[in-house]
Amino acid sequence: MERLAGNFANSVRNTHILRRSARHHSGRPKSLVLSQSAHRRLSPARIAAPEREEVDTEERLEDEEVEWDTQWVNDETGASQEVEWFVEDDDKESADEDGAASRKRLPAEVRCFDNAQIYIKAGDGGKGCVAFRREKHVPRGGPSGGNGGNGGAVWAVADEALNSLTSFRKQLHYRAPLGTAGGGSNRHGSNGADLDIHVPPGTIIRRRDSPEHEKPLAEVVTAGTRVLLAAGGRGGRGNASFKTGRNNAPTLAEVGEEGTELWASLELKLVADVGIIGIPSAGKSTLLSVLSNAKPKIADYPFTTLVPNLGVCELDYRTTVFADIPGLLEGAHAGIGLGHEFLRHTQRCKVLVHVIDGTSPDPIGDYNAIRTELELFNPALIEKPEVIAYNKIDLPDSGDYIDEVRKFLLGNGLAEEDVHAISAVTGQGVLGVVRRARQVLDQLPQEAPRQTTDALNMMELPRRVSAAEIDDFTITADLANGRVWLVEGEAIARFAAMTNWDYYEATLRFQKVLDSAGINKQLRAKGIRQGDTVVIGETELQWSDDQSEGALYAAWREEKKRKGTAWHGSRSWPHAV
Ligand SMILES: Nc1nc2c(ncn2[C@@H]2O[C@H](COP(=O)(O)OP(=O)(O)OP(=O)(O)O)[C@@H](O)[C@H]2O)c(=O)[nH]1
Ligand SMILES: [Mg+2]
Repeated sequence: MERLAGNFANSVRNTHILRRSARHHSGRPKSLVLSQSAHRRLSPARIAAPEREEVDTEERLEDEEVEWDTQWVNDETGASQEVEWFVEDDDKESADEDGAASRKRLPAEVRCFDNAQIYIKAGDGGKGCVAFRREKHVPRGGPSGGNGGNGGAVWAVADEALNSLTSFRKQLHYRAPLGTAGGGSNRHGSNGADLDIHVPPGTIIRRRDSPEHEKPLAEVVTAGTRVLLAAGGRGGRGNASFKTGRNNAPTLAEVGEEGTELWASLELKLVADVGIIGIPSAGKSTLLSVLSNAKPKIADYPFTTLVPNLGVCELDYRTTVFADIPGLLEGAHAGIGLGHEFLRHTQRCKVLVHVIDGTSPDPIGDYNAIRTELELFNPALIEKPEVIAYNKIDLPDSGDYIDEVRKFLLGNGLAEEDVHAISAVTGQGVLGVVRRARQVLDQLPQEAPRQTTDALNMMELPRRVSAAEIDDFTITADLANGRVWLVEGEAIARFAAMTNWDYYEATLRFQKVLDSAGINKQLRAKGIRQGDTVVIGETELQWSDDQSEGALYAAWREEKKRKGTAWHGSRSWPHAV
């Protein structure tokens, strides 16, 4: 019978790296049983971090197209350090999911208000411990190494106190604490506390770079909802857990499982009852400022508002949330004039207040243009009830078209009570708009905020794969690239990841499992040869035809020596008495 003498390289995260190390193997003398090359951890920062380049020279400062940002990154040694990055707009564009050209010159506030990218890392599990009870008058006290604690998980919590994603501009990295290592005298490590990330209701959280069809991780709509983003790693078992009738002095322990790690993109869809829409400078922000407590920026140039403002209006002991959507231009549905950004916000509003600029030379044209943009973006938008605010009637030239506009609107299916002439500046007629909007809202069927995506929304930690599923695996060969065999299976991959190769017994146990799960048998049947590379999950091993336990031990020892890892024990430790 052959045995996969194994080795220990780990962290093969993609085939590119796999191929590199595979080439390395093939050049090495066959007499070595264990691979030496890839026992190298990839630093997490290198795995899936957005493609950002490091800042080098000052000349970058002069470049206007460069956005500056500060981030915490892990360097090679694992220590955190603060570095500055710049994001070239081109990079950003290609990395962005919708990548619309319109985003290119977005002011920074817009980008970060309803979109954010964050790094999430759940805590790793703590290591299990190998220890033996040593006490006076207690000979052969037995194994007493405790288990490592579980790593903390990362959750998203919908918090109604928030209404934007701006806080994610200040903090990008979210790490839950690790579980601590187990100790002697059967002391278990402590669990890492869970980390809650507070997001405003209406936030959708996806894996960054997730394919189109993949479900978002979470969509929180109601305040208080708590959804799992990343599960913490299980703590490794200590040697006390491996005690059996046959082996009452086991010298092995597991390492903790790694906590899930990901880059996530957050998207906020505003949850406003009423959206205020209209062409630029129609007076939308002015209207919001008089009907609510909001203090939006108001000025007599188009695109004063770049970020949708929310305002809460209290009338007759009822609160209504109004959103002042930035001005829409012709072509907004195609992303022109930041159109996509703004139209997205209108989707969740139940009622629209359409502000018409009474001083415009063509108010009907303006009105129709906006309606067309709404329809082209999403036909459901023009089905939403609309209240018209014909604005700026305090100005003399606003009267020119007022009757014509009214006639047109009434002919267009709007009711008399839906059309209001107002002056946002003096406040004339504004109350009528608010009352009507509230009335329309009340007439609508009451519905709880609904999810717009089929998000996973895991409310509990996932079920662990049980060890019994270890024989559920598939083997594929990639012989063109230096004879590599891929063994895929959740349970076996996890088992490999948690094996602490520093202990000889752990290596031996791993070999036994490969045998009993039938993996060795299948590999042989498929024609594996001496020196081939076998990849299980993120662990890389090298196949040896030499089946003896002696060869395995020699190989393990060779690897320890080369790596200079701590000598935790030997085949005959603790000494048999
Ligand atoms: N006289 C008069 N001026 C008004 C009225 N409403 C708004 N304005 C003026 O119109 C200009 C534009 O107003 P905003 O409220 O900033 O317009 P907006 O629709 O929010 O514009 P954007 O945010 O650029 O899309 C400002 O100078 C306001 O003072 C009104 O009822 N009467
Ligand atoms: Mg405005």
